[in-house]
Amino acid sequence: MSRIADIAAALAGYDPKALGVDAVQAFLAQLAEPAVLTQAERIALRDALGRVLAEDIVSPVSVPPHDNSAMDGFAFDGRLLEGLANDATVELRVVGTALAGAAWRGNVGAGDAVKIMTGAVMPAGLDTVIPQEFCSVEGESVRFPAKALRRGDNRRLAGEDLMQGKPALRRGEIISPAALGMVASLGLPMVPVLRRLRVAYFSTGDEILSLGELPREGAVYDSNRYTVFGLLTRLGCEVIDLGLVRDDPAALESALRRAASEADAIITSGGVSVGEADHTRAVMQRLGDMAFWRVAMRPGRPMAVGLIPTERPDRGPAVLFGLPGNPVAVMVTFLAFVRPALLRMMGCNDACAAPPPLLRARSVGAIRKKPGRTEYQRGHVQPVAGSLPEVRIAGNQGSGVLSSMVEANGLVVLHHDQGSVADGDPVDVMMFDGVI
Ligand SMILES: Nc1nc2c(c(=O)[nH]1)N[C@H]1C(S)=C(S)[C@@H](COP(=O)(O)OP(=O)(O)OC[C@H]3O[C@@H](n4cnc5c(N)ncnc54)[C@H](O)[C@@H]3O)O[C@H]1N2
Ligand code: MOO
Repeated sequence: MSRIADIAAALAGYDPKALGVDAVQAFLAQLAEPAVLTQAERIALRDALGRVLAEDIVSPVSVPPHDNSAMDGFAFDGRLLEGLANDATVELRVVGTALAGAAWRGNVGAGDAVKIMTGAVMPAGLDTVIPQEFCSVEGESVRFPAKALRRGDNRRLAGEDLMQGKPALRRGEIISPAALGMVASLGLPMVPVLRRLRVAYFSTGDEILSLGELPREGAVYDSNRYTVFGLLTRLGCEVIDLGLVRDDPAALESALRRAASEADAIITSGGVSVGEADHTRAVMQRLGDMAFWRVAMRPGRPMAVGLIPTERPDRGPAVLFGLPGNPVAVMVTFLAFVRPALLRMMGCNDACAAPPPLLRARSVGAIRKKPGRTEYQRGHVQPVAGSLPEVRIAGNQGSGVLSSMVEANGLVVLHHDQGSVADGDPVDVMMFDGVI
């Protein structure tokens, strides 16, 4: 049995002519095997932004390494505060100054304080810091109201950020700006990352023009290759642009074979519906283990997925995502299906491959919708002080209309069983920020 047939057989109620979005996602989670990538490389920290961590990073040190002060002020033994009346004034003798960067090594007696700077190591035996703005200083003595603080205040404990010997980052995380800083705080200049996922893509169709070609009647410029390039680049993939492929079986076959030999995944656009002149489906079917779907969604109804074998011994089959030709359908199917599958193939762990949380926003205006399919409408979300944000449907929702995709900052997700939305009803929005 083919792999595609195996997965289909295991999926309850699988019907390629009427698949819900959830079923497609479940199918692809099986197809896109995690850890296609096993080769790790050690690279300089700065270059690791957006890459997938290949191993857990265990803290070689504690951060911060010592108890230290969170404020500029005076450090003292907080036991002094125990039993004091709320209106009591504390008076202490200042016996030295602890600066950040070097430990202060004087002796502290009962009733003594040490002037201390933010980040300076807490002198032995002292556990509390009174910020200087609460203090009055006269000569060697400092006074402050007891009610201004409690024992242990304004002291940062050694290891409160990261504890030596504990995992600081887990394998399968995408390295974010915060993670870059955290790795640096451990003193590590290099990080182990998985190699980038290689994704080849091409557009199909005789009516499509490449940039630089002269316009001709009935033809449109190839926009899909540029949106796919942008989406893959944002995801951190290595992209292989195989250009525009004519609707000719030999050209399609050679493009698919080349893509499978060079890439882990392949994305095509166009030719997956039922048009008469399209050879794309037939060639895909001949070369690979394929499924052709009609998904209960809008836009993005026709879609093909499969495995294209390669003769290279070092590589399994490439996963093929045959996306519909309409430019907005390409982006929507990418976000709903391809992106989560590629994240798994990139080696992301479950948390990191999980879909981004949906934002709840109030719809400005009614939206017509039939239950029984998932609809993704381009919307523009705006914050509203003290209330849920508002979302307005952005422009013409035709699946060829990219201008409304540019105008939008998210997709309103109208779920499978959901019906029409009334003006002011809350809806779910997949925000673009951080995703594309
Ligand atoms: N009888 C039916 N017709 C169609 C159906 C259907 O179910 N029954 N589905 C419609 C839907 S939904 C879509 S989406 C399209 C998908 O068809 P294909 O994947 O075969 O795509 P094409 O026909 O090649 O192109 C569709 C549309 O998109 C334009 N296009 C294609 N590639 C590009 C590109 N690289 N850059 C810019 N624009 C592109 C193309 O010119 C067409 O206008 O089928 C419907 N029809
Ligand atoms: O997938 Mo098609 O876009 O829905 O027009």
